Amino acid sequence: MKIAVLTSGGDAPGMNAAIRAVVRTGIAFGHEIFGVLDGYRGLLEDNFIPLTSKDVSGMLSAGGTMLGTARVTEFKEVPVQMVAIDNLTNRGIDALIVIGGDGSYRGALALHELGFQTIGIPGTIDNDVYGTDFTIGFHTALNTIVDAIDKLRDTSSSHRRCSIIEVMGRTSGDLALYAGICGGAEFIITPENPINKDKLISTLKKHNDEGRRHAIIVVTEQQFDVHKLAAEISIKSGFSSRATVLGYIQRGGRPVAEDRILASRMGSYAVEAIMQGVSGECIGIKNDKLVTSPLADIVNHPKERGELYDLVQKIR
Ligand SMILES: Nc1ncnc2c1ncn2[C@@H]1O[C@H](COP(=O)(O)OP(=O)(O)OP(=O)(O)O)[C@@H](O)[C@H]1O
Ligand SMILES: O=P(O)(O)OC[C@H]1O[C@](O)(CO)[C@@H](O)[C@@H]1O
Ligand SMILES: [Mg+2]
Repeated sequence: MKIAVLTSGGDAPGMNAAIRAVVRTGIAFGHEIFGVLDGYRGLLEDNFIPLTSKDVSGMLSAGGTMLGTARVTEFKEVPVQMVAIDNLTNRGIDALIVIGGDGSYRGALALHELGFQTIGIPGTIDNDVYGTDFTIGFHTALNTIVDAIDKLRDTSSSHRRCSIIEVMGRTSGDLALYAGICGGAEFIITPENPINKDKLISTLKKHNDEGRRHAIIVVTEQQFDVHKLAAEISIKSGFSSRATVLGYIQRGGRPVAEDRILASRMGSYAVEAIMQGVSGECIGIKNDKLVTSPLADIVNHPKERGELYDLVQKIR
């Protein structure tokens, strides 16, 4: 078979490890593997490269994505998707593996529905994909955030400050939740667990009155203007407060061991699924077992709210 692979949406550490597993497994089974450059953009511009085992050497530990990625708004339109199918079929490609998040899965589903064999691998730091316990890249971003919280705690307690750390995740609070638990945050504010601002400030005032030396607040992006929140906390709670927006630092870097293993397992499994004729499905991991689920179900469900959301209430 001729199998193509692309990465789409935000890059995530471990995407390269997944590409490597697709290439090495595919070649081991006698298939030809092609990389599509810059996500769906490469499908539209007919930008493909052949990939050999040697081409993916050193990729297990490399951050970012060697194929490039993109957000391609026009890919939502059927005539545009048809151009992609024409380019794939003109090259004699039999199947496509899409590594990306929930948005990329919608593109993959569209190609499947137009009759092209397509499957998805979850690659996003957001961990917002239904049907898988973890997405590739989540653990690396999490470790980066925890490291940042540890550092911010040092400087916060030295100055008797309240530190607000804004992390990514879009509509998913998993990065903030897991990092807040690992970093011992006093407050974790996520879309799933929003917080009343007045209550937050009155609790901080109480902590300050008790003589506590620091407070850490981890918040998912787009919940607050964190700099304004820091200014308000400084005026009303007695703590001086500063906000740190972690930004793209948390999306880069070498994948941690969990992501290398997850990506290797999923990449390899995706090739085996393709060989069995699977299409319109995506790979997931559930209780450490690889599974496949229909893309049509996955894109229509919000990610399950894990039990850590309850734990945080108990150990605060
Ligand atoms: N409804 C859709 N139909 C077809 N293609 C889509 C659709 N939604 C998104 N896509 C394609 O997938 C790309 C990536 O989607 P999106 O920007 O949501 O990122 P993602 O895959 O969810 O990853 P992340 O959230 O980690 O950045 C889009 O730029 C677009 O090309
Ligand atoms: O690179 P961009 O388009 O600014 O993407 C930012 C978004 O991508 C993500 O990092 C996921 O990749 C989200 O958490 C964030 O909202
Ligand atoms: Mg997404």
